[in-house]
Amino acid sequence: MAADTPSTPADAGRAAADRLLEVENLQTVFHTERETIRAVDGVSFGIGEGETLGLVGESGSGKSVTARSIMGLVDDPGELLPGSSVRFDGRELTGLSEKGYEEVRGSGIAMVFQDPLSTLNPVYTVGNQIEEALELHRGLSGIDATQKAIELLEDVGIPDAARRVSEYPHEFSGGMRQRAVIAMALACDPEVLVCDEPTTALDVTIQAQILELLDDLQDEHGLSILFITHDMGVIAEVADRVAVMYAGEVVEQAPVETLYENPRHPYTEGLLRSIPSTQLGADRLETIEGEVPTPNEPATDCRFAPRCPKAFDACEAVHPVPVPVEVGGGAGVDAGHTAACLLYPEDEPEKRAIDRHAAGGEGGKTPGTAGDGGGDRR
Ligand SMILES: Nc1ncnc2c1ncn2[C@@H]1O[C@H](COP(=O)(O)OP(=O)(O)OP(=O)(O)O)[C@@H](O)[C@H]1O
Ligand code: NI
Repeated sequence: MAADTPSTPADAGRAAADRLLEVENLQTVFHTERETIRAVDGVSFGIGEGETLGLVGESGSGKSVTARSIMGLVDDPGELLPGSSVRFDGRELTGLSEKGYEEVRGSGIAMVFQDPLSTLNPVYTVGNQIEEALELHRGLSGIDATQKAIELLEDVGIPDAARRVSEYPHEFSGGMRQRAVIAMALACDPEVLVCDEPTTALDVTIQAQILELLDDLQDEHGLSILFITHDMGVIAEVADRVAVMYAGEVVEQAPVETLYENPRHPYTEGLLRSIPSTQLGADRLETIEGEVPTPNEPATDCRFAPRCPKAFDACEAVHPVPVPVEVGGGAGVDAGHTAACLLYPEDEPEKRAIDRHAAGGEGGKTPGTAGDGGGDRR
């Protein structure tokens, strides 16, 4: 870890940051021949130390692009629009050079993808690959690196690690491969782990084991985790707080118990009804009809309105932004609970609530978005 952290005013910013990872007004677009796809459109959330934020939403809602944007992995034809901010430990990451991002990925934020085979190289042993990461990020080599690689494999629950360290990825089962990938991620001793559907490709039993492993590792290392999935059942298992994404936006955010007991956004309500779970007493899987739209213009309406059972006229004319579900942020169970829906704040007169959304959340919005986006109500 070649630390060349400047001990300049940046440290002041660090003290001010109450969240280890802070994403603010993130906008990531892809320029195609015909249009500009607004894959992530004004997303904000924060993750505290040792906390797990679950990011959930249907396919195409922008979860993976959010993750890649944080990691500095958005390539041409994609870009982050001005006004986007990702701060890690008080330090702004957007605009970093590739070298700067490599450093962050090497020591601060590591990522685990859905398919372990996309991370593991088939022609090298699992040990070689972990050792390479150890050499790159911790300056270990030779027997020290091998020893540490074995330790890491043990940490992630691979039995007989001393022998398996010299096996190839194809000799590992799917679950073991994902464990090995997690070991690789840990090789750089990260503070934040970004997991993009890390268990989706695994069968249910193995999935549960990996979730348990992540939980243990979090306790041991004090890791902060961004956990991405489209599975509300998995979110309930892993998350402390949840952000629900729809068509590039976060439409609801709340502590996990609150979200399940008291979902407020009609989209979240729909998602929860679609959990194929006996505990909810549902014997039939209910899904939300229709599909997630692919946004290619700044929103002037509610993107969920066409599928929303509660939509009313204003939903087509005003773009809802995240607001507290109750004025003043709510107390008790509703603290820290926001929804981007014209029905909220719930205890505010409808007209006032709608004006609040039209005004971009009434000062709650970040500078840099002021120009367009909100207004233009009919
Ligand atoms: N390289 C790219 N070029 C153009 N469009 C892209 C690119 N990558 C992603 N997109 C678009 O961005 C949108 C969001 O994609 P993203 O992969 O983030 O969705 P997701 O929520 O992760 O879905 P899933 O659950 O299927 O993984 C989609 O409409 C997708 O087509
Ligand atoms: Ni994805």
